[in-house]
Amino acid sequence: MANERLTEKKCVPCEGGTEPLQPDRIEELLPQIPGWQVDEHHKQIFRRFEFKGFYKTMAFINAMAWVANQENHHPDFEGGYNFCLVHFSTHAIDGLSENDFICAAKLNALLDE
Ligand SMILES: C[C@H](O)[C@H](O)[C@H]1CNC2=NC(N)=NC(=O)C2=N1
Repeated sequence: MANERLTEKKCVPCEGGTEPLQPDRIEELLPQIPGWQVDEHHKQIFRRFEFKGFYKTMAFINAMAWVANQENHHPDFEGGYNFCLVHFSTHAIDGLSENDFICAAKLNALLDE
């Protein structure tokens, strides 16, 4: 679907039984989430965000927690003084679902880029 917009979608609960996204679908969605990369096994997407100092980093992490709570889909992340490295994967299917891309798009939308 060429005109679908990830930022306008909502995550849907994923309980297993659904197929992980295949490489062609992943390539189709990636242009909507600039800055994100997919790991070599197509099991997770990740992006390193950088900020000007600890307060801005923590503001992002708190906003990310708000998005995750809204969507009931949660990132793994590590953070420090001026960075946050975020990973999304769908644990229930040990791979990527559209939920991962929706959350990534909503994190990108938090930033002035
Ligand atoms: C019922 C609910 O959708 C699941 O427990 C959610 C919660 N958050 C989740 N987050 C992530 N990243 N992967 C999951 O499979 C997942 N499962």
